[in-house]
Amino acid sequence: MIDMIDVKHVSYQYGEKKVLEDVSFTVYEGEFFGMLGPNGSGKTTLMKLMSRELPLQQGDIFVYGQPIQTYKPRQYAKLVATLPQHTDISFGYTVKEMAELGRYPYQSSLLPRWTNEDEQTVTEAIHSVTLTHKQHVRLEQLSGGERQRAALARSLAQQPRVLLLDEPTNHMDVAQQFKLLNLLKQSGLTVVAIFHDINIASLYCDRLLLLKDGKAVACGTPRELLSESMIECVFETKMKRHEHPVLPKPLVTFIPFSMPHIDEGLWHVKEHETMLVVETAKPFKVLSSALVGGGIRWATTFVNRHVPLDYRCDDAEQEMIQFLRQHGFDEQWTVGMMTAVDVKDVAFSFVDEDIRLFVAVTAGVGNAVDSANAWRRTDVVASPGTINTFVFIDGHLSEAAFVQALMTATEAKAKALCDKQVVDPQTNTIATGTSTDSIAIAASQQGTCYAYAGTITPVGKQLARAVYEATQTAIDRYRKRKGESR
Ligand SMILES: Nc1ncnc2c1ncn2[C@@H]1O[C@H](COP(=O)(O)OP(=O)(O)OP(=O)(O)O)[C@@H](O)[C@H]1O
Repeated sequence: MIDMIDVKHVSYQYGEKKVLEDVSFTVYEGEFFGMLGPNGSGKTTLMKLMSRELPLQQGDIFVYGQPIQTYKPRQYAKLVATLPQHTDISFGYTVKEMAELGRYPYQSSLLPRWTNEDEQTVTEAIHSVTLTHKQHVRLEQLSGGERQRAALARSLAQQPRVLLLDEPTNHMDVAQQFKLLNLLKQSGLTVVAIFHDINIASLYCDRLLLLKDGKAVACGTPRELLSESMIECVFETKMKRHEHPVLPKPLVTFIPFSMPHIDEGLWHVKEHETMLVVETAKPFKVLSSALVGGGIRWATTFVNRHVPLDYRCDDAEQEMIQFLRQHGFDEQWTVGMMTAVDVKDVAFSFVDEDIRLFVAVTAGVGNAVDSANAWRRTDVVASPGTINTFVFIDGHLSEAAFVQALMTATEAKAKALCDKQVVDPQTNTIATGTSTDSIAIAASQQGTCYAYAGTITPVGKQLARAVYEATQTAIDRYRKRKGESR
């Protein structure tokens, strides 16, 4: 890795006011380097020192190993271009004329000559910021975002090795932001950019510098830096770190307020002829395999809908969403499952001690499966879900606890099937579930924090017992209705 910019022990003050204190870091060639920090932390001042807009007072800055103050102005302009926070809009100029200013370092002061290369570079710069169609429009007739892009065209026309950008996506709509950042990312240039949006910085930057009160708090990759403690310390706001759902990038979500705590009447069960509905007084965080709302979401309505045994649908999810809408449920806040079982045979289990939880299970075991021998089975058509397990916990579950609760509940269900001697009809061995079971673990995310929910933990023990008992009762009811003896 080649050092492009070396900032060494830089301090700066405006009059008596110290705004940068002993800041050191290195930017490598080709890197997309982000600077983050609260308002007034010194980001712009640091950038102005790097661009030579402000003279160095203390410390050194090197570009390609050479102290920046030793470069001649034209020489430096060919190396480093700047896009300031507030573009000094040259009113009266068109977009093209603005971009042409970027060719200034390439013009001989004695004999200025506009070459084909100058023309082509300007055309390409305007094209890359998608302003070709407006190249003859005057800057004052452009929107804020378009002006910002016109200013960037000037910087690109400068053909620098380093681009210094102060909040480059200011005023831009989402699509333009990503277009611009993708362009910069693919340009191969060394980019140093100030960001206010931590998630955009995480998505695009190879490394980040965190500034607070004029000091460099940390420098590293987004994965290294975006820890909850670090961001909370720098920005003094509570936050949660999580993963981007598609890209291997960390994201942060701020938690500016908390939801009101509810003690009584947290969940209400409504038994209808064809569905079981549980409504919660506040949104619960849910991890589920449900047909509607599967994965992780917040929900206030939990529906277990009875469908006939021969139910078949090309798009069961859409059909279920239509069903939910017809019954006045908002699918955005609903976890919806289907079952071929008569929902009147639902079994509940409550725990209301130190730990408050509630389990609802519908169980039919017609298509019971022994998971250890499932590979021997030849059936491929999924019939509607049979054992549907809903677990509601009044407590705050960590993500690990959600997964452990899922494991605990599944183990308890399997044990219930074992003790009830439920047999896989195809393999004649004891079944562990059915071929289309579903489960939802829902937590109020208030009150007691449960870091874990395995069978060694108090919450896991109660949860396992509740699921085991409810599953057994649900199997008994199913068998009774079917007239089975066991
Ligand atoms: N020309 C100036 N004269 C005096 N003080 C200044 C001047 N420019 C900036 N400051 C002060 O220096 C401190 C750092 O400002 P700077 O603009 O570098 O911070 P920043 O991190 O870029 O802030 P922001 O996120 O709000 O853009 C602030 O307290 C600011 O008020």
